[in-house]
Amino acid sequence: MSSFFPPKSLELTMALIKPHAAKVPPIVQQIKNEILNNKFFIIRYSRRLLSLEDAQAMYKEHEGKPFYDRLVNLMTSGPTETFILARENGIKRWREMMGPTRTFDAMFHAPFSFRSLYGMSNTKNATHGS
Ligand SMILES: Nc1ncnc2c1ncn2[C@@H]1O[C@H](COP(=O)(O)OP(=O)(O)OP(=O)(O)O)[C@@H](O)[C@H]1O
Repeated sequence: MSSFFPPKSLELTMALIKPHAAKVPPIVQQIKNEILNNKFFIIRYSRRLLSLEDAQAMYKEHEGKPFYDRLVNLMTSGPTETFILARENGIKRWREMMGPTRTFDAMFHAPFSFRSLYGMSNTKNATHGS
């Protein structure tokens, strides 16, 4: 009977597929499958193009770093797939599913993570979480 009710301490997290991965339908489908396989509730979903202001606000903490302009350009280069997800320990689980920030670290330390499988560089690392 208890399985009909959601767990008590759901955490919300924003999960985003970055434009270079969002333009490849099999990657999007695979990530959506993993979201469901990992028992996340999808609270909101949208496919949308971020404005320059959205991207700058999202990565404000990195302003001035060498990769900042490249990152903002990437994030505004095409539509993103954005999910608001809920799950017990959802923030930690989504970060585990993404893998380490740097694609080559991800390949080495978390070979089945999204960033290992779909990352193309340290900036084009497939997914974001917050
Ligand atoms: N050394 C780097 N070189 C190039 N791009 C980088 C580098 N470090 C971070 N980035 C880019 O900036 C984003 C934000 O970096 P942050 O350190 O906040 O990592 P994160 O929390 O794992 O990533 P995100 O905020 O996208 O979920 C990374 O996802 C990546 O696209």
